[in-house]
Amino acid sequence: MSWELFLWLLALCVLLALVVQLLRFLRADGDLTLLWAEWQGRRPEWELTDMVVWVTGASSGIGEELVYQLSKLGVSLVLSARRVQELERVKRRCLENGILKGKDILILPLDLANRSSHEVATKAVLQEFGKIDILVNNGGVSQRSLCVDTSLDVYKELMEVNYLGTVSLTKCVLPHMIEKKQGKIITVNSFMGIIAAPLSGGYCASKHALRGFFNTLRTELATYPGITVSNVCPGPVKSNIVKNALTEEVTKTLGSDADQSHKMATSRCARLMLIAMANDLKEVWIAEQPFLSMAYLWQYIPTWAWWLTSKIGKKRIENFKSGVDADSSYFKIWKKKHD
Ligand SMILES: NC(=O)c1ccc[n+]([C@@H]2O[C@H](COP(=O)([O-])OP(=O)(O)OC[C@H]3O[C@@H](n4cnc5c(N)ncnc54)[C@H](O)[C@@H]3O)[C@@H](O)[C@H]2O)c1
Repeated sequence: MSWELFLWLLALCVLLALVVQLLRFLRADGDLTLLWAEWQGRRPEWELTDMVVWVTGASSGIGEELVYQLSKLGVSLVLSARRVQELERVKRRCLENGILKGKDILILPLDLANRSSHEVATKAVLQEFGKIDILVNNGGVSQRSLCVDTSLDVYKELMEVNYLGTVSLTKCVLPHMIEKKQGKIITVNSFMGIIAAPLSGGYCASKHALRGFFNTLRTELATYPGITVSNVCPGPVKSNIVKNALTEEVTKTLGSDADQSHKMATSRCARLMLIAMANDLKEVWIAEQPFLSMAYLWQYIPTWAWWLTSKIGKKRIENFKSGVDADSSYFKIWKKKHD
Protein backbone atom coordinates (compact mmCIF):
# COMPACT_ATOMS: atom_id res chain seq x y z
CA MET A 1 0.00 0.00 0.00
CA SER A 2 1.34 3.42 -0.91
CA TRP A 3 1.90 6.06 1.78
CA GLU A 4 -0.67 8.29 0.14
CA LEU A 5 -3.38 5.62 0.32
CA PHE A 6 -2.45 4.84 3.92
CA LEU A 7 -2.80 8.52 4.90
CA TRP A 8 -6.18 8.77 3.14
CA LEU A 9 -7.43 5.69 5.00
CA LEU A 10 -6.16 7.08 8.30
CA ALA A 11 -7.91 10.41 7.68
CA LEU A 12 -11.11 8.53 6.83
CA CYS A 13 -10.91 6.53 10.09
CA VAL A 14 -10.36 9.70 12.12
CA LEU A 15 -13.30 11.36 10.37
CA LEU A 16 -15.53 8.35 11.03
CA ALA A 17 -14.50 8.30 14.70
CA LEU A 18 -15.33 12.02 14.96
CA VAL A 19 -18.75 11.48 13.35
CA VAL A 20 -19.48 8.61 15.77
CA GLN A 21 -18.46 10.80 18.74
CA LEU A 22 -20.61 13.67 17.43
CA LEU A 23 -23.63 11.37 17.10
CA ARG A 24 -22.98 10.09 20.64
CA PHE A 25 -22.75 13.65 21.92
CA LEU A 26 -26.07 14.51 20.26
CA ARG A 27 -27.70 11.78 22.33
CA ALA A 28 -25.73 12.43 25.54
CA ASP A 29 -27.62 13.39 28.69
CA GLY A 30 -24.69 14.09 30.97
CA ASP A 31 -21.22 15.55 30.79
CA LEU A 32 -18.46 13.29 29.51
CA THR A 33 -16.93 12.52 32.93
CA LEU A 34 -20.31 11.50 34.29
CA LEU A 35 -21.11 9.27 31.31
CA TRP A 36 -17.64 7.71 31.55
CA ALA A 37 -18.31 7.02 35.26
CA GLU A 38 -21.64 5.42 34.33
CA TRP A 39 -19.88 3.16 31.82
CA GLN A 40 -16.64 2.30 33.64
CA GLY A 41 -16.93 3.69 37.17
CA ARG A 42 -18.11 2.43 40.56
CA ARG A 43 -21.71 1.19 40.75
CA PRO A 44 -24.10 2.82 43.27
CA GLU A 45 -25.28 -0.72 44.14
CA TRP A 46 -21.78 -1.54 45.48
CA GLU A 47 -20.75 1.83 46.88
CA LEU A 48 -23.79 3.29 48.60
CA THR A 49 -25.00 0.43 50.79
CA ASP A 50 -25.06 0.60 54.62
CA MET A 51 -24.96 4.38 54.57
CA VAL A 52 -27.10 6.99 56.29
CA VAL A 53 -28.37 9.39 53.64
CA TRP A 54 -30.19 12.63 54.51
CA VAL A 55 -32.16 14.11 51.61
CA THR A 56 -33.79 17.54 51.79
CA GLY A 57 -36.70 18.32 49.47
CA ALA A 58 -37.66 14.63 49.59
CA SER A 59 -41.40 15.27 49.24
CA SER A 60 -41.45 15.97 45.51
CA GLY A 61 -39.65 15.85 42.16
CA ILE A 62 -35.96 14.96 42.03
CA GLY A 63 -35.60 14.41 45.80
CA GLU A 64 -38.62 12.10 45.89
CA GLU A 65 -37.35 9.99 42.98
CA LEU A 66 -33.86 9.89 44.47
CA VAL A 67 -35.10 8.40 47.74
CA TYR A 68 -37.10 5.73 45.83
CA GLN A 69 -33.90 4.67 44.08
CA LEU A 70 -31.89 4.87 47.33
CA SER A 71 -34.49 2.72 49.11
CA LYS A 72 -33.52 -0.15 46.77
CA LEU A 73 -29.85 0.05 47.81
CA GLY A 74 -30.07 -0.86 51.50
CA VAL A 75 -29.27 2.52 53.00
CA SER A 76 -30.87 4.27 55.99
CA LEU A 77 -32.86 7.29 54.88
CA VAL A 78 -33.73 10.62 56.45
CA LEU A 79 -36.53 12.34 54.53
CA SER A 80 -36.82 16.10 55.01
CA ALA A 81 -39.12 18.77 53.61
CA ARG A 82 -41.80 20.96 55.16
CA ARG A 83 -44.94 18.84 54.58
CA VAL A 84 -45.11 15.81 56.90
CA GLN A 85 -48.05 14.21 55.05
CA GLU A 86 -46.15 14.23 51.78
CA LEU A 87 -43.10 12.75 53.48
CA GLU A 88 -45.28 10.00 54.95
CA ARG A 89 -46.61 9.23 51.46
CA VAL A 90 -43.02 9.02 50.14
CA LYS A 91 -41.99 6.78 53.05
CA ARG A 92 -44.89 4.41 52.32
CA ARG A 93 -43.81 4.11 48.68
CA CYS A 94 -40.19 3.51 49.72
CA LEU A 95 -41.35 0.64 51.94
CA GLU A 96 -43.63 -0.80 49.22
CA ASN A 97 -41.03 -0.75 46.44
CA GLY A 98 -37.67 -0.84 48.20
CA ILE A 99 -35.86 -3.26 50.52
CA LEU A 100 -36.00 -1.08 53.64
CA LYS A 101 -37.95 -1.61 56.87
CA GLY A 102 -39.85 1.09 58.75
CA LYS A 103 -36.99 1.63 61.21
CA ASP A 104 -34.62 2.43 58.32
CA ILE A 105 -36.51 5.59 57.33
CA LEU A 106 -36.78 8.68 59.50
CA ILE A 107 -39.24 11.42 58.62
CA LEU A 108 -37.75 14.71 59.73
CA PRO A 109 -39.78 17.83 58.84
CA LEU A 110 -37.49 20.74 58.07
CA ASP A 111 -37.83 24.24 56.68
CA LEU A 112 -34.59 25.32 55.03
CA ALA A 113 -35.50 28.95 55.70
CA ASN A 114 -35.83 28.29 59.45
CA ARG A 115 -32.11 28.14 60.13
CA SER A 116 -32.43 28.04 63.92
CA SER A 117 -33.99 24.56 63.63
CA HIS A 118 -31.10 22.98 61.70
CA GLU A 119 -28.87 22.13 64.66
CA VAL A 120 -31.71 20.32 66.47
CA ALA A 121 -32.58 18.44 63.28
CA THR A 122 -28.97 17.31 62.85
CA LYS A 123 -28.89 16.06 66.46
CA ALA A 124 -32.12 14.13 65.82
CA VAL A 125 -30.54 12.29 62.87
CA LEU A 126 -27.40 11.47 64.88
CA GLN A 127 -29.52 10.26 67.77
CA GLU A 128 -31.55 7.99 65.48
CA PHE A 129 -28.79 6.53 63.29
CA GLY A 130 -25.51 7.51 65.01
CA LYS A 131 -23.95 8.93 61.83
CA ILE A 132 -24.56 10.89 58.64
CA ASP A 133 -22.65 9.53 55.64
CA ILE A 134 -24.30 11.52 52.86
CA LEU A 135 -26.08 14.86 52.95
CA VAL A 136 -28.07 15.59 49.79
CA ASN A 137 -28.88 19.30 49.70
CA ASN A 138 -31.74 19.06 47.25
CA GLY A 139 -34.59 21.25 48.57
CA GLY A 140 -35.07 24.47 46.66
CA VAL A 141 -37.42 26.88 44.97
CA SER A 142 -37.26 28.51 41.53
CA GLN A 143 -38.44 31.78 40.01
CA ARG A 144 -40.19 33.08 36.90
CA SER A 145 -40.28 36.89 36.72
CA LEU A 146 -38.41 39.74 35.10
CA CYS A 147 -35.89 41.71 37.18
CA VAL A 148 -37.74 45.00 36.66
CA ASP A 149 -40.98 43.58 38.05
CA THR A 150 -39.59 41.51 40.94
CA SER A 151 -39.86 42.59 44.58
CA LEU A 152 -36.67 42.43 46.64
CA ASP A 153 -38.49 40.08 49.05
CA VAL A 154 -38.47 37.42 46.32
CA TYR A 155 -34.69 37.63 46.04
CA LYS A 156 -34.42 37.49 49.83
CA GLU A 157 -36.58 34.35 49.99
CA LEU A 158 -34.61 32.63 47.22
CA MET A 159 -31.33 33.35 48.99
CA GLU A 160 -32.80 32.24 52.36
CA VAL A 161 -34.04 28.89 51.05
CA ASN A 162 -31.64 27.96 48.25
CA TYR A 163 -28.43 29.48 49.53
CA LEU A 164 -28.39 30.28 53.27
CA GLY A 165 -30.63 27.34 54.23
CA THR A 166 -28.39 24.92 52.37
CA VAL A 167 -25.20 26.45 53.75
CA SER A 168 -26.65 26.43 57.29
CA LEU A 169 -27.59 22.73 57.18
CA THR A 170 -24.22 21.83 55.70
CA LYS A 171 -22.44 23.72 58.50
CA CYS A 172 -24.43 21.71 61.07
CA VAL A 173 -23.46 18.37 59.49
CA LEU A 174 -19.85 19.25 58.67
CA PRO A 175 -18.32 18.95 62.20
CA HIS A 176 -19.66 15.40 62.40
CA MET A 177 -18.11 14.48 59.02
CA ILE A 178 -14.81 16.15 60.01
CA GLU A 179 -14.75 14.15 63.25
CA LYS A 180 -15.24 10.92 61.27
CA LYS A 181 -12.96 12.17 58.44
CA GLN A 182 -15.61 10.75 56.11
CA GLY A 183 -18.70 11.92 54.28
CA LYS A 184 -20.26 13.06 51.02
CA ILE A 185 -21.95 16.43 50.58
CA ILE A 186 -24.07 16.50 47.45
CA THR A 187 -25.72 19.76 46.46
CA VAL A 188 -28.35 19.91 43.76
CA ASN A 189 -27.37 23.05 41.96
CA SER A 190 -28.65 23.79 38.44
CA PHE A 191 -27.61 24.81 34.94
CA MET A 192 -28.61 28.22 36.33
CA GLY A 193 -25.54 27.96 38.56
CA ILE A 194 -23.39 27.85 35.42
CA ILE A 195 -25.27 29.86 32.82
CA ALA A 196 -27.70 32.79 32.92
CA ALA A 197 -31.18 33.12 31.43
CA PRO A 198 -33.93 35.72 31.62
CA LEU A 199 -36.76 35.39 34.19
CA SER A 200 -34.61 33.72 36.85
CA GLY A 201 -32.38 36.48 38.23
CA GLY A 202 -32.81 35.59 41.91
CA TYR A 203 -32.75 31.82 41.33
CA CYS A 204 -29.67 32.14 39.15
CA ALA A 205 -27.94 34.29 41.80
CA SER A 206 -28.71 31.78 44.56
CA LYS A 207 -27.36 28.86 42.50
CA HIS A 208 -24.22 30.76 41.44
CA ALA A 209 -23.67 31.57 45.13
CA LEU A 210 -24.06 27.89 46.06
CA ARG A 211 -21.52 26.85 43.43
CA GLY A 212 -19.02 29.40 44.73
CA PHE A 213 -19.56 28.30 48.33
CA PHE A 214 -19.24 24.56 47.72
CA ASN A 215 -16.26 24.92 45.38
CA THR A 216 -14.54 26.90 48.15
CA LEU A 217 -15.54 24.38 50.82
CA ARG A 218 -13.97 21.61 48.72
CA THR A 219 -10.65 23.46 48.68
CA GLU A 220 -10.82 23.91 52.47
CA LEU A 221 -11.47 20.20 52.94
CA ALA A 222 -8.36 19.19 50.97
CA THR A 223 -6.82 17.86 54.21
CA TYR A 224 -9.82 15.51 54.57
CA PRO A 225 -9.75 13.42 51.39
CA GLY A 226 -12.51 11.22 52.83
CA ILE A 227 -14.98 14.12 52.68
CA THR A 228 -16.14 14.86 49.16
CA VAL A 229 -18.21 17.76 47.83
CA SER A 230 -20.28 17.33 44.65
CA ASN A 231 -22.23 19.94 42.72
CA VAL A 232 -25.01 18.35 40.68
CA CYS A 233 -26.20 20.69 37.93
CA PRO A 234 -29.36 19.51 36.18
CA GLY A 235 -30.97 21.17 33.19
CA PRO A 236 -34.76 20.87 32.83
CA VAL A 237 -36.12 17.81 34.67
CA LYS A 238 -39.77 16.80 35.19
CA SER A 239 -40.87 17.98 38.65
CA ASN A 240 -42.99 20.62 40.41
CA ILE A 241 -40.24 23.24 40.30
CA VAL A 242 -41.91 25.52 37.71
CA LYS A 243 -45.36 25.14 39.29
CA ASN A 244 -43.90 26.21 42.67
CA ALA A 245 -41.69 28.96 41.21
CA LEU A 246 -41.94 32.37 42.83
CA THR A 247 -43.03 35.25 40.61
CA GLU A 248 -42.94 39.03 41.15
CA GLU A 249 -44.21 38.75 44.73
CA VAL A 250 -43.05 36.34 47.40
CA THR A 251 -46.64 35.28 48.14
CA LYS A 252 -47.38 34.41 44.50
CA THR A 253 -46.21 31.19 42.83
CA LEU A 254 -46.62 30.43 39.14
CA GLY A 255 -49.18 27.79 40.10
CA SER A 256 -49.84 26.30 36.66
CA ASP A 257 -48.64 22.89 35.50
CA ALA A 258 -46.79 23.74 32.30
CA ASP A 259 -46.03 21.25 29.53
CA GLN A 260 -43.01 19.19 30.63
CA SER A 261 -42.59 16.95 27.59
CA HIS A 262 -39.29 18.61 26.64
CA LYS A 263 -37.75 17.80 30.06
CA MET A 264 -35.61 14.88 31.19
CA ALA A 265 -37.28 11.99 33.05
CA THR A 266 -36.86 12.42 36.83
CA SER A 267 -35.77 8.78 37.20
CA ARG A 268 -32.87 9.26 34.76
CA CYS A 269 -31.73 12.39 36.59
CA ALA A 270 -31.81 10.54 39.93
CA ARG A 271 -29.86 7.58 38.49
CA LEU A 272 -27.13 9.88 37.17
CA MET A 273 -27.02 11.56 40.60
CA LEU A 274 -26.37 8.16 42.19
CA ILE A 275 -23.53 7.58 39.71
CA ALA A 276 -22.06 10.98 40.66
CA MET A 277 -22.36 10.10 44.37
CA ALA A 278 -20.78 6.66 43.97
CA ASN A 279 -17.85 8.11 42.02
CA ASP A 280 -17.34 11.29 44.09
CA LEU A 281 -17.51 13.51 41.01
CA LYS A 282 -16.88 17.16 41.84
CA GLU A 283 -19.36 18.65 39.39
CA VAL A 284 -21.78 16.99 37.02
CA TRP A 285 -24.04 18.35 34.30
CA ILE A 286 -27.25 16.41 33.75
CA ALA A 287 -29.42 17.39 30.78
CA GLU A 288 -30.61 16.22 27.42
CA GLN A 289 -29.67 18.05 24.24
CA PRO A 290 -29.79 20.84 23.24
CA PHE A 291 -29.57 22.02 26.88
CA LEU A 292 -26.36 20.08 27.53
CA SER A 293 -24.59 21.88 24.68
CA MET A 294 -25.47 25.20 26.29
CA ALA A 295 -23.42 24.30 29.37
CA TYR A 296 -20.44 23.39 27.17
CA LEU A 297 -20.83 26.66 25.24
CA TRP A 298 -20.97 28.73 28.45
CA GLN A 299 -17.93 26.93 29.83
CA TYR A 300 -15.72 26.88 26.74
CA ILE A 301 -17.01 29.45 24.18
CA PRO A 302 -18.70 32.18 26.27
CA THR A 303 -18.84 34.73 23.43
CA TRP A 304 -21.01 32.38 21.36
CA ALA A 305 -23.02 31.46 24.47
CA TRP A 306 -23.89 35.13 25.08
CA TRP A 307 -24.93 35.60 21.45
CA LEU A 308 -27.16 32.49 21.48
CA THR A 309 -28.60 33.21 24.95
CA SER A 310 -29.71 36.69 23.92
CA LYS A 311 -31.49 35.21 20.84
CA ILE A 312 -33.18 32.43 22.84
CA GLY A 313 -33.76 34.79 25.76
CA LYS A 314 -36.02 37.06 23.68
CA LYS A 315 -38.22 34.09 22.79
CA ARG A 316 -38.20 32.95 26.42
CA ILE A 317 -39.57 36.32 27.55
CA GLU A 318 -42.16 36.35 24.73
CA ASN A 319 -43.34 32.85 25.74
CA PHE A 320 -43.56 33.85 29.39
CA LYS A 321 -45.56 36.99 28.61
CA SER A 322 -48.02 35.04 26.47
CA GLY A 323 -48.51 32.44 29.23
CA VAL A 324 -46.65 29.54 27.54
CA ASP A 325 -43.89 27.68 29.44
CA ALA A 326 -40.71 29.68 28.91
CA ASP A 327 -38.82 26.86 27.15
CA SER A 328 -41.23 24.27 25.86
CA SER A 329 -42.36 25.76 22.57
CA TYR A 330 -39.00 25.91 20.84
CA PHE A 331 -37.11 23.04 22.47
CA LYS A 332 -40.04 20.68 21.85
CA ILE A 333 -39.38 20.90 18.09
CA TRP A 334 -35.77 19.72 18.58
CA LYS A 335 -36.86 16.95 20.91
CA LYS A 336 -39.52 15.61 18.53
CA LYS A 337 -36.91 15.39 15.75
CA HIS A 338 -34.58 13.33 17.94
CA ASP A 339 -37.06 11.06 19.76
N1 LIG B 1 -36.56 20.28 37.94
C1 LIG B 1 -35.66 20.99 37.32
O1 LIG B 1 -35.80 21.30 36.13
C2 LIG B 1 -34.42 21.44 38.05
C3 LIG B 1 -33.35 21.90 37.29
C4 LIG B 1 -32.20 22.30 37.96
C5 LIG B 1 -32.12 22.25 39.33
N2 LIG B 1 -33.18 21.81 40.04
C6 LIG B 1 -33.04 21.78 41.51
O2 LIG B 1 -33.47 20.52 41.97
C7 LIG B 1 -33.87 20.64 43.33
C8 LIG B 1 -35.18 19.89 43.52
O3 LIG B 1 -36.19 20.54 42.79
P1 LIG B 1 -37.32 19.77 41.97
O4 LIG B 1 -37.09 20.05 40.56
O5 LIG B 1 -37.43 18.38 42.42
O6 LIG B 1 -38.59 20.64 42.40
P2 LIG B 1 -39.85 20.29 43.32
O7 LIG B 1 -40.57 21.58 43.50
O8 LIG B 1 -40.59 19.15 42.76
O9 LIG B 1 -39.17 19.85 44.69
C9 LIG B 1 -38.56 20.79 45.54
C10 LIG B 1 -38.45 20.21 46.92
O10 LIG B 1 -37.86 21.19 47.79
C11 LIG B 1 -38.69 21.37 48.91
N3 LIG B 1 -38.60 22.71 49.46
C12 LIG B 1 -38.93 23.89 48.88
N4 LIG B 1 -38.78 24.90 49.75
C13 LIG B 1 -38.33 24.36 50.90
C14 LIG B 1 -38.00 24.87 52.20
N5 LIG B 1 -38.14 26.17 52.48
N6 LIG B 1 -37.60 24.02 53.15
C15 LIG B 1 -37.50 22.69 52.89
N7 LIG B 1 -37.80 22.15 51.72
C16 LIG B 1 -38.21 22.96 50.73
C17 LIG B 1 -40.10 21.08 48.39
O11 LIG B 1 -40.99 20.78 49.44
C18 LIG B 1 -39.81 19.87 47.52
O12 LIG B 1 -39.71 18.71 48.31
C19 LIG B 1 -33.97 22.14 43.61
O13 LIG B 1 -32.82 22.54 44.33
C20 LIG B 1 -33.93 22.77 42.24
O14 LIG B 1 -33.38 24.06 42.25
C21 LIG B 1 -34.34 21.40 39.43
